[in-house]
Amino acid sequence: MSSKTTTPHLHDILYQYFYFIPFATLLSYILYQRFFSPLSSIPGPFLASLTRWWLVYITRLGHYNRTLLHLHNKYGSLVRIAPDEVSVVDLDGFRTIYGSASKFRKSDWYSVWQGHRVFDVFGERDVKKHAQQRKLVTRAFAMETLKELEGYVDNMVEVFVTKMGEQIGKKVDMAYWIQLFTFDVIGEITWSKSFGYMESSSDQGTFSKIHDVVSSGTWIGQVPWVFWLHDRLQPYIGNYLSINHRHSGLRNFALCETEARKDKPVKKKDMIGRYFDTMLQKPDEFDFNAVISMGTTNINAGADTTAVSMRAVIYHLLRNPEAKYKLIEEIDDMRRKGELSYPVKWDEANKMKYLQACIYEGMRIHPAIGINLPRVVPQGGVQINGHYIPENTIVGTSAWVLHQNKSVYGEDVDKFKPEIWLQEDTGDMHRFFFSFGGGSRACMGRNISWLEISKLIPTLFLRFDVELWEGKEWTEECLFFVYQSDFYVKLTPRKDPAEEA
Ligand code: HEM
Repeated sequence: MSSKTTTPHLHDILYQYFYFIPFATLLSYILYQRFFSPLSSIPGPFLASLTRWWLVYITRLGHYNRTLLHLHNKYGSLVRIAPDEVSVVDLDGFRTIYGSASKFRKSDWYSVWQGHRVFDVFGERDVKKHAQQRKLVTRAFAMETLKELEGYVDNMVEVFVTKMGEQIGKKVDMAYWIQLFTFDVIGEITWSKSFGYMESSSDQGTFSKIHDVVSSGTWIGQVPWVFWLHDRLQPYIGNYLSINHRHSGLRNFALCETEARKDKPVKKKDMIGRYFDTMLQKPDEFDFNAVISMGTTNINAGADTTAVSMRAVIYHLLRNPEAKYKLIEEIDDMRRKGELSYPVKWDEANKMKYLQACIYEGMRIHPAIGINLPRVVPQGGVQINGHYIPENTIVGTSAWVLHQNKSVYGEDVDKFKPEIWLQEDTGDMHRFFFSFGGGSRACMGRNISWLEISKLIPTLFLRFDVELWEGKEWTEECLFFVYQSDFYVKLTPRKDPAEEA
């Protein structure tokens, strides 16, 4: 008997390798990420440790904030949310990342917002350039500027109250009206010209466009190379990303209004006037494009954030009648004593301890930004909670998780309890209050938004009795901002307590 040996053909060998090589590569990659990567000891979802697309998926679902909260409850203070990204709510780790002397720069997530803009205080990732830019515009956000902006806010508060007065007894879409208000305020304080949204009771289609831009930019920022690849190919393939509309519409408004002021300079105390002053003093560092960039930044950074925060305070007051009546008591008491004007003044609002506590608490329980604010670990890496995290890893914290820390904010952290802000020692609560970000990248417009919120809320409760429409809960959607909708109220006019005195 003869045994027949077969020599394998070349194509059979290639065929076998065709399957084997990708399989072996994938297996090695998985083994590396799970067992050998420096981040392998940090717990987190299996898929997250293998691909950033898990994070993209979570971001797109619209409840990133809640998912992150759930993950930290499950895994602890460090969670691996991508092969090269760690979510941190460890208190020391948080201070290392966002402390004032921090060397952790912003990650490339921000590059999709900056695009090709040269001057961009929010998006700039280079630490030195950012410091120079921020210094140039600091004066426009200073406390003494704020005093001069108050009159502009008053104009808008009055329009808001008038518009509310027209809707007595009706189902009022409070989420929408607050957004109309905050956009109009930004128009006023920046160009001395509101967008006219409240007057026309309409945003003229702006909000849904911004919603699409924010939705698109938030997930594309998780894989910024997609944005830059698309940017290169755009001349050939056209535009498929809504994020590219971020500079249209409102930027055109900013451009027209700013150009009009450039051509016919008028001395005004609004923010664009201050940016022009800087342009005249330092034309080499701060040109006309920088003025426009700051105008649009005011809108992009200051309108929705303030709306989300203001809604949070009002909504939680309405869901917690005890707190609402305490606030009304504070308002009425001051009004009877002649210590409260209409509209309420900034100085007066600052003396209202319970109001201030309510604002902090509303923003603690519902921070405007839901996702981690991503930073890059600097050279040499960092040690956080016993784990070594190498340089170039992305790390970040979300206020949504940090504000749920019981050692800082006490038990029942998920409840609205303004009283915690009236305790004697609130040092740590303020230290870890992250709604406005932190360190050298902390919000520049914090005082402006605080001014708006501090004035509108007591004025609203002074004029109207506000109730949730049929006691319904709102709907929440986390993009970059945690937007709220289905927030309806019923308004009843109130007798002015000053008349009873
Ligand atoms: C309640 C309202 C507001 C909230 C919750 C808020 C929140 C924040 C947060 C969390 C950051 C840091 C973002 C990051 O690190 O990625 C930030 C930055 C910034 N905000 Fe605000 N903001 C508010 C209102 C405003 C207003 C009204 C303006 C302007 C008129 C403004 C202008 C800015 C600017 C320019 C930055 C960039 C600062 C920098 O990177 O140096 N914000 N804001």
